[in-house]
Amino acid sequence: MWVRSAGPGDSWNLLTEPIGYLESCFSAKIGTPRQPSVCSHSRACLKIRKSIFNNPEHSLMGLEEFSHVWILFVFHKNGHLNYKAKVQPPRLNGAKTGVFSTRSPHRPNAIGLTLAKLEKVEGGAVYLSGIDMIHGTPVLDIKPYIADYDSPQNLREQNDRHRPGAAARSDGTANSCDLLLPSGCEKAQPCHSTKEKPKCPADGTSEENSQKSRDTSEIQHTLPDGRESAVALALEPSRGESMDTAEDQLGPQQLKSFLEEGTDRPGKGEGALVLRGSSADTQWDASCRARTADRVACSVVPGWVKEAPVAPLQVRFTPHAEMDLRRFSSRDAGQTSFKYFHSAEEAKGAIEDMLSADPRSVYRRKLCEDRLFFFTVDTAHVTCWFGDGFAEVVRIKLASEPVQVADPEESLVALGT
Ligand SMILES: C[S@@+](CC[C@H](N)C(=O)[O-])C[C@H]1O[C@@H](n2cnc3c(N)ncnc32)[C@H](O)[C@@H]1O
Repeated sequence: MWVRSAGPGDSWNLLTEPIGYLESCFSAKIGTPRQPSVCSHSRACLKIRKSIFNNPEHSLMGLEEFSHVWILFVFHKNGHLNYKAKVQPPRLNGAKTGVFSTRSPHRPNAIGLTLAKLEKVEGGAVYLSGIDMIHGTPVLDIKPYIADYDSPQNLREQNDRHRPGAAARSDGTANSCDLLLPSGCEKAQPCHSTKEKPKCPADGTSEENSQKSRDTSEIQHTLPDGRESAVALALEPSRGESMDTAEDQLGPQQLKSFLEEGTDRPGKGEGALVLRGSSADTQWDASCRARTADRVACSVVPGWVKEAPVAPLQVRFTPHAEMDLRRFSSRDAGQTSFKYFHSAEEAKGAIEDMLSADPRSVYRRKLCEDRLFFFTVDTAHVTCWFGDGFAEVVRIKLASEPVQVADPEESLVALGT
């Protein structure tokens, strides 16, 4: 795949090659969760291609030490390649915002980013859950999730050290320390401004770098002409980075303990949380701290990200649908006929999770309220309809083959027809 990128007076192309194609429990875009957090039972498997690494299992060595991974992928089923500067995310319920302030699949480079739970690594395959990608999605990369690098909350202490007299922001945007305070708690001073670039530790080790060099030469050796420079270009920025982080001295297990200790350290990151407007030395009220401990994340987000356009829907199943589900699990002498779900209960729970989050587009929600809604998950083809504050599942059939819906609106069928 060619990814276009252009800078001022400069234009270059980067040739990428998927490291694998996702085997996912979702066969079509419709009904697939919008974010991985929606459905923790959604499962997938990624097998690293031998054309990328002769011994795929080598590339996954050590990954099993991590609980979560970032998956970078291509929205290959976007259907059209045009994209717009402003889009209408479902949570804005029809209002527009800039594409880069959203997670819309329709963007200049159709790259997706998902934080998935790592279930296990087996040979050259990675088993994931909590995913929002469809079957066949080309995956470009896997990276371990490291809270100390990837979560603003974990950068707070370090950041505050560099900004001892950090003042409240005057640009009107809300810092989540302010935004997420429960009522009754005083406003805390912002922990940091996102406009100030956090000082991050170098993200790699010398060993990692030399591994990268080895991998690069491996790729350069095996790939066709023209690919070599593109791959080298991709790795260029990490060469020669200074490697003075704690990980230099730690193995994977020790690194994990190190990160866990860092997260649990008493008092970590509390330095900036002093009351505004009260005596200078007043400490952050202990009860407020307890109530906000798991909610204070020092990042800035617009309010609409937190506010769903509709309350979670109540999900119910008609007696017919319940019977369908029972038939599913009693198929083949008591064996469940699901491929990804472990039981009918899990499938039911997943369907509830998906529908409770209202998977309909704004268009459907507003203009096609009375239409049946279909989606396929695992081997189940689910038919449901939506009413005021609820979704009702009316049929669950065995999907004979993965459903490919070219245009979601094409699958609309008037209720009762
Ligand atoms: C809103 S995107 C978010 C994906 C990712 N978490 C992100 O933020 O980049 C998720 C939606 O993309 C769609 N989708 C998933 N895989 C896709 C693919 N391979 N091609 C096109 N659309 C896809 C599904 O409809 C899913 O609900």
